[in-house]
Amino acid sequence: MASSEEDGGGNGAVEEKENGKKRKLGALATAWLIFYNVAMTAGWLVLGIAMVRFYIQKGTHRGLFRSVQKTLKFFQTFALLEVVHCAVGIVRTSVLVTGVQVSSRIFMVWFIAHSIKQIQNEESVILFLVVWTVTEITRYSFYTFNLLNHLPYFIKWARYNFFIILYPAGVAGELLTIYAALPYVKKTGMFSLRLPNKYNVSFDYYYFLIIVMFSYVPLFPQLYFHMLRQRRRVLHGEVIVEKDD
Ligand SMILES: CCCCCCCCCCCCC[C@@H](O)CC(=O)SCCNC(=O)CCNC(=O)[C@H](O)C(C)(C)COP(=O)(O)OP(=O)(O)OC[C@H]1O[C@@H](n2cnc3c(N)ncnc32)[C@H](O)[C@@H]1OP(=O)(O)O
Repeated sequence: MASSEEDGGGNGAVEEKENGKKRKLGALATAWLIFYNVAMTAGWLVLGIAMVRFYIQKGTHRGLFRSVQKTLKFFQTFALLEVVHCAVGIVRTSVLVTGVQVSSRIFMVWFIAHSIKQIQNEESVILFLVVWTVTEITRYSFYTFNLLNHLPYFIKWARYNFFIILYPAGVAGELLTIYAALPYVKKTGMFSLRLPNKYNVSFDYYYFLIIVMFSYVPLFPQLYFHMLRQRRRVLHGEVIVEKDD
């Protein structure tokens, strides 16, 4: 079943709602977003298939992160463009909300999972990997079909329902992984700067990680409630007035 809620321009442009009015997205911006979303859907699909194949062949999750890490790093880092999309205004989303979401993922990939090899085989790593993969395949295919004005209802439904379970599950995976990393960070003193040094500053990555874990408490509910508002708007047609950043 396909729903065509937006009247797409026959000239290759797409119209988006802004303050209740329609906003025209240029043909170039539309083409770029379609390319971006197709590439991201494909990337996360490749990652998902690689994970399933790995598990079927090896019968264990040990070594899974190592085997998929290149694809994961590439596509998750590529998601930084989402902040640019919001900043330049081709996507009607908050820079702040997107920035928190993307930076926390980049942080998990590069500064936790990539940097601390000892935790790569933790079950919690597999938990957030699986959750991110299901989320992103759904999310990017939603954006793609939406831009093409042929959005199957089940994709729309999945985009605005899966997160209810997947968001807390992903957060649990991320927090458990950071928690598992703490002893190694403490033992090695990695990414830390002790006094005295020529800059006369000290930084302790161990305590930084504890602060990051606590920062989920105020930040995660904001993302979750943002998604619940989007859900009411998209699935139930409620008009929601969002505050500016
Ligand atoms: C340096 C250390 C930093 C440490 C920070 C620590 C803080 C940590 C707290 C945060 C925890 C996050 C944990 C997280 O990683 C866990 C997970 O992700 S688990 C998996 C479940 N997650 C999800 O389901 C959410 C996934 N993310 C998102 O959906 C988005 O990133 C988000 C920004 C949260 C919300 O997106 P958005 O507001 O854009 O919602 P919509 O999808 O409804 O889109 C709104 C409109 O914009 C259009 N849009 C958006 N993007 C595109 C695109 N790429 N192409 C085309 N169009 C796009 C969309 O169609 C909507 O348009 P319209 O209004 O016209 O319908």
